[in-house]
Amino acid sequence: MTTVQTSVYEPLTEPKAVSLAVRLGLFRDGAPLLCREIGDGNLNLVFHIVDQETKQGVIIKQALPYAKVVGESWPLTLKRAVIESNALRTFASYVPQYVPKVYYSDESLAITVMEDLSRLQIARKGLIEGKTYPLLSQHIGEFVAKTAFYTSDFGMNQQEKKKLAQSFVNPELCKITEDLVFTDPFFDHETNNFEDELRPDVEALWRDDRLHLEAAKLKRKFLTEADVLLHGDLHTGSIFVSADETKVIDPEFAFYGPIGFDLGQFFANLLLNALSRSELERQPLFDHIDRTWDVFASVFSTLWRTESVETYAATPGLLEDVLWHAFIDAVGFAGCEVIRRTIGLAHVADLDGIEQKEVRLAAKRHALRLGRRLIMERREFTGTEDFRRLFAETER
Ligand SMILES: Nc1ncnc2c1ncn2[C@@H]1O[C@H](COP(=O)(O)OP(=O)(O)O)[C@@H](O)[C@H]1O
Ligand SMILES: CSC[C@H]1O[C@H](OP(=O)(O)O)[C@H](O)[C@@H]1O
Repeated sequence: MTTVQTSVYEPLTEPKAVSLAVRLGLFRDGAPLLCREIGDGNLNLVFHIVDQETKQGVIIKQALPYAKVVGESWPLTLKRAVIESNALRTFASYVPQYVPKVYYSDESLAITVMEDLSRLQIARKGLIEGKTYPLLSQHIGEFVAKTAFYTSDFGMNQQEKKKLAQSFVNPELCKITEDLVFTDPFFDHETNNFEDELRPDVEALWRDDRLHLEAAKLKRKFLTEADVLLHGDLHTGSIFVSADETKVIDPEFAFYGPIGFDLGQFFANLLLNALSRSELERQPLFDHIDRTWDVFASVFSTLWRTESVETYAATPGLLEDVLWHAFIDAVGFAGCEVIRRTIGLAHVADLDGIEQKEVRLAAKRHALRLGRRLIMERREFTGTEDFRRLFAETER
């Protein structure tokens, strides 16, 4: 992987980001450059630099030595920038159509310079506005299938896979997910954040020993199954989209983990959007879940049958077993994500943006019931239509 080390770390400002872009020769001499810091995520700075004449732009993303959402009291490794640029490059070797181009990265400065995707819209924002994006699920299904297969022991040399997995060991970012997704929301932890009115519902989760056992099994999978290279945080805020294009960004949580995790995060964030919509407007979200799974299963199966490097791939029943576990794990992971986005540290605008308090609280109570049953009943799922059934059964 070609990441260079040039300078001593310092957080960029808008003028410094411009100077860096000029120094890197990203723009023609004398170009009138405009720079804005546009980061709206929880962790990093994102500088958008545009040549005002040609309208061509680049993005410089820089990690801060702490989590931006909390502040300097939560130190966080700068190495996540290297993970992010390397993950984007690795994904680009399999699915270049679904990730931004990386132009340059610098480990010391913790920066990734990449393609400006401002022509597209962040999927979460568009979905909140009621847009549907007909190709979103086809593209994400293919993205997950190809990146999962080609980074697995079935799609690449098994010795090379171990080396690749080593280069994506990402303990600090994984710890965030272990805590914020799999642990804190299930206990009375200081990171949790929810409206007082939800306390009885939340305390019921904290007392639920059966739920704790199932959440623990899912967390154990996340901790121990180094199966495929994951994006690691594949929510709808990590996806740029339009009617015909899809680009996955922000893989700083990338690591080798269980195959169902990215699918589960994506399903959950579609469900979180469905929870914010009236009944009549939910169908496109469920259709996206169906199509994501169908495309994933079909592309993954074709690659398995035609390109596998593992002798046992042809063993009758093995592919079906892999797909089945990927699916029920994804259902359980989705349940954890729905719960943590409702009562944990990092919320989503889909639910928090519901203006009427009673409607918002009803949607959040629905989310907690849905999330719990996704976790508890994942093994009874026979297909993606069960998401619709469970969503309806948990409405009241
Ligand atoms: N390649 C890009 N092109 C245009 N805008 C981008 C690009 N990458 C990030 N952004 C903008 O910056 C925001 C935060 O980026 P993100 O990678 O999600 O940061 P964080 O890691 O802090 O969550 C995105 O929501 C988007 O608005
Ligand atoms: C303190 S990190 C919280 C939360 O933020 C990350 O998302 P993003 O980088 O897209 O803003 C990730 O989901 C973490 O769990």
